[in-house]
Amino acid sequence: MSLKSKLLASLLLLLAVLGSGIAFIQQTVVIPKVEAFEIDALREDLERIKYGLDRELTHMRRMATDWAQWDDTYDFVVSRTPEYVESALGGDAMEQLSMDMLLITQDEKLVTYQSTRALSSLREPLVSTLLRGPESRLLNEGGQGLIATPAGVMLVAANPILTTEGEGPSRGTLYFGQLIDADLTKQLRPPQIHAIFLRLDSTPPGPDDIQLLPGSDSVSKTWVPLLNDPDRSLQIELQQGRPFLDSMRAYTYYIMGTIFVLGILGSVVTYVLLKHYLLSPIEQLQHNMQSFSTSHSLADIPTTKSSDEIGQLTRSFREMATRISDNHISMLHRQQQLKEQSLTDPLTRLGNRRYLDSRLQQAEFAKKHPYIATFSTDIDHFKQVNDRYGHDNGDKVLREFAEVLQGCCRDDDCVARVGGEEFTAVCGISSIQDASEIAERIRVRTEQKGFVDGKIDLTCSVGFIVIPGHELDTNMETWSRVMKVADLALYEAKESGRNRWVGWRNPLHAEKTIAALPASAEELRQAVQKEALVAIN
Ligand SMILES: Nc1nc2c(ncn2[C@@H]2O[C@H](COP(=O)(O)OP(=O)(O)OP(=O)(O)O)[C@@H](O)[C@H]2O)c(=O)[nH]1
Repeated sequence: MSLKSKLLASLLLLLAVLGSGIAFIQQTVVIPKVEAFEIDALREDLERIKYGLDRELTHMRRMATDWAQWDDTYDFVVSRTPEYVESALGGDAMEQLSMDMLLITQDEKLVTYQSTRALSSLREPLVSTLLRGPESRLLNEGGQGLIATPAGVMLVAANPILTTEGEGPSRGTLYFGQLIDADLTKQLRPPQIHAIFLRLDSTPPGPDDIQLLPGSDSVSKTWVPLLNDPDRSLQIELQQGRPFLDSMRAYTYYIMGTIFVLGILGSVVTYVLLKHYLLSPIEQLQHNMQSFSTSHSLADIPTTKSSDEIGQLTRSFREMATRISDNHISMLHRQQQLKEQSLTDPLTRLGNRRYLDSRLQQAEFAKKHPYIATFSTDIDHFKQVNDRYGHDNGDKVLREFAEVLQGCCRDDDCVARVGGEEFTAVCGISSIQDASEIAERIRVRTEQKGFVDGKIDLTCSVGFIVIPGHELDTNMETWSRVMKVADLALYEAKESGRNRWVGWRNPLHAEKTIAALPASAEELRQAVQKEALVAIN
């Protein structure tokens, strides 16, 4: 995986961690907090409804007090004058009072019952409900409360009938009653609530029940006790939306979106900066190192002025590469030297046997000449030079003889010292005659040389063989046979008196000389007898 891929993967991982972190915080911290807040707010809404009911009851109670401590009411209970009913309670008095019922009792007996038209038919059950028990509780508990009636739950306020000064004895009790109907419910409903239900519930009052539904709705319920029925209650149910959650979600998505966009922008900027300051220089350095590893050229590692770690790394690498390059150059130089040394005779600076072999194995060498003459030569009685003039002078003689030999050959001929005082020259020639001329040149120049500043006169013997160039190949076995014959020719020259040359060639009609080459003096003799080899004169 490349550095670039790793960097991209890291940035994507960072974004994923960021997104997951935000979602985790939303789920574990923000939403629970919002829900707790919502529950508090819903509880407050329920309390507000209850407070609305209380306020309405207080208002009714105040009205009941006014009416019950009114002298006309007092007189009415005492004298039962029908004028009171006509003047105070007649017509649409109930509608004007916004009450559903007015009841006056005395000694638990009905004095008068006034109601809206809707409740007129329920006179008996309502009166009996009120007279059956709640009266004392009603008065004990402040003169107001909720009562279950056959018509539904009713807000009831009561006050003893007294004089205007509030003096007794009480002549009875005055009740105001108001059914919890659609109008009252509407009046109690706060504006943000979708739906409100106030209904008689067949269970006793219990703790508030607040449910936050998965969507965007909530249902909250509370129960208010009834004065006349402990086993039942007034259930208040509110259905409404969850504006806090919606706002929180909207804000969270806004924040998440913003963080995500900023994260992407940050990642892009980070990627661009890291690519510019880190990845590209590293890639460049890697590319340079690869190029250097194949070329060993310092040009592949440009200099840098950057002072950061990558700049320092590049400089360190350049220093290391400089040392490697220097070592490489000196190693190549040394290799070349060793190669030259391994192919050069240290005394005469001519090529040695290995040099001769490597030259002869080159395909072009023989092929580009019509004939190849292979000479084998050495100095006559060289042992005596060492014996008489010393080994150092013997060495000098060998060096000077090497120069003579080189001077008799062309530059592209192959001249080598193959043994102590034995030399081989392989020369490309265009006619057989050239070979005898070279041999004679070697002989004459040696004879005339005057070795070691003219102090030593010497002669040499030369043996050679001429082979058509096209017959020779790069096989060393072939060349060994050729050189062997040249050695035999040299031997012949020595045997026949020294300071002379002996050379052979193939008969002109022979197609293959190489195959017929002799391997010993005996074979040579036979080859000459059979005219497989012809002496050159
Ligand atoms: N100074 C010196 N002498 C060498 C070197 N290599 C070989 N020799 C001597 O060369 C001499 C060769 O002697 P021989 O092989 O008997 O032949 P020769 O004396 O030249 O006699 P012919 O070749 O038969 O004429 C030996 O004495 C070797 O010690 C060398 O590198 N330096």
